[in-house]
Amino acid sequence: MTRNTLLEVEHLSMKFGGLMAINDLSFNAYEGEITALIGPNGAGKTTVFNCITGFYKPTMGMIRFKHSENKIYQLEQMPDFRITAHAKVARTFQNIRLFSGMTVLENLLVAQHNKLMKASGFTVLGLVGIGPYRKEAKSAIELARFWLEKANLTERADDPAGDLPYGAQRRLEIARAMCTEPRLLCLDEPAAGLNPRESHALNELLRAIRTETGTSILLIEHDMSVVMEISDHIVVLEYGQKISDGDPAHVKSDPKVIAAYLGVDDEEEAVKIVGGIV
Ligand SMILES: Nc1ncnc2c1ncn2[C@@H]1O[C@H](COP(=O)(O)OP(=O)(O)OP(=O)(O)O)[C@@H](O)[C@H]1O
Repeated sequence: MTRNTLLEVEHLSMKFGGLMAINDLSFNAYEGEITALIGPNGAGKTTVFNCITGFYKPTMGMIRFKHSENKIYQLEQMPDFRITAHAKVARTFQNIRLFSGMTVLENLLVAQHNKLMKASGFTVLGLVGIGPYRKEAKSAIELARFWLEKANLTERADDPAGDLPYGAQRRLEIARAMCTEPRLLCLDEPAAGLNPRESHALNELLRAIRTETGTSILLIEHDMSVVMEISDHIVVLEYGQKISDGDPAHVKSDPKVIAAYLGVDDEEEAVKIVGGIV
């Protein structure tokens, strides 16, 4: 099966003073796939996300995002709000950033604010008329309902987001990002702090996103049970450089990855240790 490249990161480097957080990194993410970015603490994963989503301007390198062969965005040259609005890249953060005083449903509708304002023609008359705004408002509610159901939050729709259990808040954040109808969804440690049941519900939601919308996902995650279970493709970083790239089976048995995770310099030694454990 041919894979269409969605994201091409080429020779990306990011320097903070004397620290090379990302060092000549190249990798691809493909349409409709879940790509995981993994690596030990401080490997540079969040910095890569920040470069892709325009929070940082990379020191060097290119980030190409292809909607089609004719429509390619150079993300490293775009401000963050354009990356969200035009290139359609959405993200969540390591710490939850919901509107906690608003209800679950309101959080999902607020995410569609841009689309609704555009339909109003940015006028009060547009809001009260029977034109495109009403149609968009209806479709916004339908989309919110769809993601409420996929995130298993329909029963909590009218509760303040801040009252939800932690795992449900994580799912709501993802549902909210999906209401912006992204081409690429970047998730920074979505399974952090979840119990096994919540982790399972998260996996289900991510699978539903892939199968039902075809949205591609770029995932930073430390929980290997989540990574190995749902990823199509894994890129491993250590000290800002790529040390492995392939499917879960390849990455899992790569001596360089095992050595990086065990903090052992000698790759043969690392493989022996893992062999002794499993
Ligand atoms: N704004 C910044 N200023 C200075 N140094 C930074 C900045 N952001 C990140 N770093 C440094 O860059 C390196 C990579 O950090 P980054 O947060 O990208 O790693 P990570 O792989 O996401 O780590 P973790 O898994 O712990 O979240 C670290 O040494 C970090 O201290």
